[in-house]
Amino acid sequence: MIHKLISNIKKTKAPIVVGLDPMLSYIPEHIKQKAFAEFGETLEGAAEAIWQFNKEIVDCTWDLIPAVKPQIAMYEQFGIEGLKVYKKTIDYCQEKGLVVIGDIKRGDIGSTSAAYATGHLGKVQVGSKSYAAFNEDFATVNPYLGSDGVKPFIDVCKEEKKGLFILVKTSNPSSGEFQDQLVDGRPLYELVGEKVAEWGETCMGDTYSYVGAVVGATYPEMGRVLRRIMPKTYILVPGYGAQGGQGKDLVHFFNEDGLGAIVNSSRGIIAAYKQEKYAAYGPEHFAEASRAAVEDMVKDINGALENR
Ligand SMILES: O=C(O)c1cc(=O)[nH]c(=O)n1[C@@H]1O[C@H](COP(=O)(O)O)[C@@H](O)[C@H]1O
Repeated sequence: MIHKLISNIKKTKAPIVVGLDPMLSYIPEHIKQKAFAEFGETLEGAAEAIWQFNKEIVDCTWDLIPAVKPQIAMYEQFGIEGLKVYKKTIDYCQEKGLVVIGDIKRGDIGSTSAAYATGHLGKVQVGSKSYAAFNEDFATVNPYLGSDGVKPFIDVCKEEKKGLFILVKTSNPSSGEFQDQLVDGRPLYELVGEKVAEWGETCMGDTYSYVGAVVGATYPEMGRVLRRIMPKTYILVPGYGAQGGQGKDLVHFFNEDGLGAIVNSSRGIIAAYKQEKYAAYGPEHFAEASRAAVEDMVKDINGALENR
């Protein structure tokens, strides 16, 4: 899958991911009203609204982008109906040729991690049959339970040729509370970065490993250090746009080959029509506003890379 991700990035010349993190409050009234008229103000109604919203955004942006990242929490809050739309979104995006990064942030003791890995990236055995239940291409993993929580994911990736993005330094304001703690004089996130590079050595694609890392756009100086510590690791960089990250902060996340990083924006793209800059599109044309926001994001990042 790292091959497909890199080939999609080269084809679109867009090192970005659209985060499909739909909150009901981002969904225009006309979509919600239609879904509620059919299913009532129910979990099914909410799920239908999310599906229609996602579909229109994907239909309007798929040709410009290499990948999407649905965040499972946004679907899970609506229970089973939400999870059905999570799966429907994965399938639809894959049909369009997009790489799907399931933002599931899992990590548990070994046996439990193995079940998560099977459900999301692998195949579950039922008698004589086996099923790829969610079938994302990549998944995000929290490594802070240690190697035995990560290894089952790596094993499944090796079998299925899928990939991971492992949290190293997260974008949120309090990420330093634990991640920046010094251990023998070095911040913990650096030690985790070294471990990710080591795990990655066992799962190499051509030039990059299919074990990637997550490093927040909001910490560009740490990104520069981590790029050096993990030279063959693809870095997923969330925190662009709504959390304050900009193209000029991100150049050091990339290698000299112009590859090595993929930048996520969720609210900044899917709720673009709510921003003053794209307000002229109006709620009826929300997906076109998302397309314009994708184009602007790509220009911002590629412009910064050209001028470095
Ligand atoms: O793993 C992630 O994707 C992630 C890691 C991190 O450090 N920070 C972070 O914001 N994310 C996710 O990236 C997305 C950011 O959303 P926006 O702030 O709306 O662009 C959300 O789905 C977060 O869960």
